Amino acid sequence: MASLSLRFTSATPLVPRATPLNLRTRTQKPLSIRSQSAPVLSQDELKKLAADKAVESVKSGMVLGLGTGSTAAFVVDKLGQLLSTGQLSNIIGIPTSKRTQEQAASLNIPLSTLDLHPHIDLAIDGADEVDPNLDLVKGRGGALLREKMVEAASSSFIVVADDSKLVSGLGGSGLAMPVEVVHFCWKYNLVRLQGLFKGLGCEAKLRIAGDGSEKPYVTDNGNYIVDLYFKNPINDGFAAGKEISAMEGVVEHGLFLGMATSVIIAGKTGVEVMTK
Ligand SMILES: O=C(CO)[C@H](O)[C@H](O)COP(=O)(O)O
Repeated sequence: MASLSLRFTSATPLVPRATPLNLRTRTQKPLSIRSQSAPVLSQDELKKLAADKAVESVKSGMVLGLGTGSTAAFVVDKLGQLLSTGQLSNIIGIPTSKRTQEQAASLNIPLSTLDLHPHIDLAIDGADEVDPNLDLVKGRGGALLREKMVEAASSSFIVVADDSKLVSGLGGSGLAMPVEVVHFCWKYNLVRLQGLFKGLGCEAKLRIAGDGSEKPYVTDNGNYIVDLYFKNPINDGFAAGKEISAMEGVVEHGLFLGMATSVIIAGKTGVEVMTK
């Protein structure tokens, strides 16, 4: 687990006792996996552990925000499984992307929209970066706009991630902080975004589709994404977010500030629940 000064809380065991990975609550000390000769878990197994723990908060009858990405996909899988075995009923999912919509539909999860269900009980989603204040960078999966709309409409928002996502300051992972922009004169905005964060050694790049072509990546909303790469972390996320949003042609940015209710992190030493 990264050596950040975080506050962890957890009231209940996080996974069944038989699970080889030892669990940590606020008062329990984790045992070393090595000393138990337990297998080292893969990143996907860690994501699944975090996802399964988050789904414990889901109750029948809830309206749920369904996140996007590889970790959120484990959440959707688990929901589908619980529905199919009758352990959950009457949930309604509000998907944050076409991908998630397709996955949820394939698992027979009833779906709706924010228009029809403007009040969501609980959203569960992954993140690209999590800082000690539970502020996030999201959107490397390209779904930041719908994610932000759905998660802002949720009474609770649980983030699920493996411990590679922990950072001491947002932008500090050296990976992309996405900004969704209209495609009209995207270069103009790319240059302006890079200029805005010149002091942080920011490099801005248009996201490419990644399908072998050099075509731009197009979001579910028909927009482009400018990815910002920082040499130094962002000091004041709120100020940064405000300045980005003030730019004409910017649709949304990947800073999710003050939105997460809790973050479930799975790492080599256990699963931890971070709350403010
Ligand atoms: O914001 C997102 C998609 O827009 C994802 O939640 C984020 O990129 C994390 O993805 P993963 O769980 O695959 O690491």
